[in-house]
Amino acid sequence: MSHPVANRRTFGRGRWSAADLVERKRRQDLRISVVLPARDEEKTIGSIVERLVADLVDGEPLVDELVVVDSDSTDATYEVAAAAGARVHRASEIAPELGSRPGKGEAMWKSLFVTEGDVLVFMDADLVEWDTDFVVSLVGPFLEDPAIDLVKGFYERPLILGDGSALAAGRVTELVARPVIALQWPELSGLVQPLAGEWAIRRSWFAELSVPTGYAVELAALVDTAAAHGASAIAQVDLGRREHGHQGLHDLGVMATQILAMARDRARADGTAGPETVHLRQFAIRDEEPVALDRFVPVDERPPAVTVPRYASRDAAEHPC
Ligand SMILES: O=c1ccn([C@@H]2O[C@H](COP(=O)(O)OP(=O)(O)O[C@H]3O[C@H](CO)[C@@H](O)[C@H](O)[C@H]3O)[C@@H](O)[C@H]2O)c(=O)[nH]1
Ligand SMILES: O=C(O)[C@H](O)COP(=O)(O)O
Repeated sequence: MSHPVANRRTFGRGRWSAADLVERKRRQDLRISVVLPARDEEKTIGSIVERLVADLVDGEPLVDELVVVDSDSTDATYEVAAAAGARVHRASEIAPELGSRPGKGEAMWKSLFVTEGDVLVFMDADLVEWDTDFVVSLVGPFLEDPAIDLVKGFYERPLILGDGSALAAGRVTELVARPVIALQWPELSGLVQPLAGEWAIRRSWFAELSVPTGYAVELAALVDTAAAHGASAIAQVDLGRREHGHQGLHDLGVMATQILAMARDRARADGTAGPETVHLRQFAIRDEEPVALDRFVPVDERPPAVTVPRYASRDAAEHPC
């Protein structure tokens, strides 16, 4: 069976060098923003920013701006990222008149209001094994093919336990994302890592999208891009190997709920959204008795930024013509 995404738009590793892309970027007059949404990542954010600055800002100048959006951190993420050389914004302080919601998607949506780049490259801020070449590979397809709107990373992703043994990683990917893709969006089934936090999108297109405030932001962007422009507007690139922090199963239940709520909303024939919060009941065993753990999971979305007057006026002012 052939998959358009896998067959026609999958790029291997090392296809582009940073120097090559800097030259193409200059010729095409494109600007690149790297955005790291970060909540309580003081342990990892410093070295990620330092390495990106060294290789792709001070080294080959592929990255025009490096922005950390601090997503309600209670640790020193803000200070560590700033000291390492990033421009840091607190999500809650960006366009404060628009209010503040919790979540990764919220931080990414808000980044539209404080960045300038024509291509936005997103990366997780909890990476422990990764390479600055991730950014090079995520940018490459845009500079090669103007028909590409979104580029998704994929990688080998082991989950190494304390005793050195390994588990199958990508638990939400395997148990929620792939099944829902198989049921509702088989045209996306060629994507190796549909939930990867390492991906890039044209600003002009991201600003047209409704953006879930939580963890459904990745899958929603894929689904909406394929629906509007076809799966061939999506490319995927091999990033090699990546290791990151891992959430516990109960927190992954929240992520799964957000993804399923997005799928439910996209399937509603009348285009309306369901309730903005889902009551998720989980259980723990305490003193040999089950104890209910009630979570109220936000599943709301931000409207396309282009419909927000502040974004529209910002856009018109900065890109006259
Ligand atoms: O409210 C939040 C929660 C997370 N993050 C940041 O988002 C990134 C990824 O979060 P994480 O909790 O590590 O996500 P994973 O469990 O690894 O989830 C994977 O799958 C998710 C669903 O597609 C993606 O959003 C993630 O990027 C991807 O790594 C990290 O930099 C976090 O600090 C925020 O900025 N705000
Ligand atoms: O991408 C996923 O499926 C979730 O982030 C969980 O990943 P993990 O099982 O590697 O922690």
